[in-house]
Amino acid sequence: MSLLSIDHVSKAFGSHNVLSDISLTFEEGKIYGLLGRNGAGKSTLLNIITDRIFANSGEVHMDSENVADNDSKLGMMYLMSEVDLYNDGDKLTKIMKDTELLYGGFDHELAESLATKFGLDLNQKFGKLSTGYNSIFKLIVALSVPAKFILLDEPVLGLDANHRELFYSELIQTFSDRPRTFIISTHLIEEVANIVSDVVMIDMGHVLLDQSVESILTKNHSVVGPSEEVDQYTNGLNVIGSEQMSNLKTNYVFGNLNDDRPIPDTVQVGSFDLQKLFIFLTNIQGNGGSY
Ligand SMILES: Nc1ncnc2c1ncn2[C@@H]1O[C@H](COP(=O)(O)OP(=O)(O)OP(=O)(O)O)[C@@H](O)[C@H]1O
Repeated sequence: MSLLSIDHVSKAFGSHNVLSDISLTFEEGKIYGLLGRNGAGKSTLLNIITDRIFANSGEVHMDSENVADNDSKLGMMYLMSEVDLYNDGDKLTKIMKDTELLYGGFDHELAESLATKFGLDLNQKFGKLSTGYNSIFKLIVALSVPAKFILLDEPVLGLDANHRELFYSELIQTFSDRPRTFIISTHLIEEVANIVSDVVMIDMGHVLLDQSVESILTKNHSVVGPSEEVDQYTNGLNVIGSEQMSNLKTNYVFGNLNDDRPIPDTVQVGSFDLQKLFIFLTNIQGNGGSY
């Protein structure tokens, strides 16, 4: 099992600190959602991991080896991003063959089957693809390379709803056929909530949250009822957000409830989703902490 570890990585552009002392570990065989608000530094982090840009300090290791300038380790990672690395004049079939040479393998059968499902003609030239099909082709390449760590930066940019659904179901299929690690940076939290096994949230240059979805969902509690009772019941708990509708209040708690405290009859406790958690945690001003 390979491990990808980000050790104390910091990055600034001029005087703008984008990443401050980030440390994370990505394990093999998991699907990570990398979440953060616009400009949080997600793309910067993915580019540093794959050695496309340099960190000001800190290192990225795969299985304890520094990946910088390390072709064998970099060959175990593939980054799909908005940036086009291919020549406009090249046919898609040629790009696939070139990728095979670079990565020492390529699942042509999978690529052809995905191309058929997405309605993509592989005999076209790369530069002729529409925005959506440009993303689709790069996704097909990402799923077909033999890399152990596949990093997808906004993978469904420009894809219509049907193609996004198709992509998510193909991602799950290929993951179950050949488990490897996916790190998916996206703003479409609701769409990936059922796919990712782990979530990393970055905010203001720091890791805000780094937990499994399973563990997160056990900590998300919505407490609804008359304002006074709700506030009384959640007093001292980690309330990360509130909503009020006339006399009915909802307090959103991230963390343990107090088992010693009886829930009043007028109060109902339920759960809430990942997107709400993201909004509340990233809205807390000056939240430099981590959960
Ligand atoms: N080459 C660069 N030169 C100067 N600033 C940069 C450069 N690349 C990124 N930045 C800045 O770094 C910050 C983080 O950018 P990044 O693209 O990593 O964020 P992101 O989380 O991927 O954002 P989004 O979700 O909006 O795509 C932004 O403020 C951006 O303007």
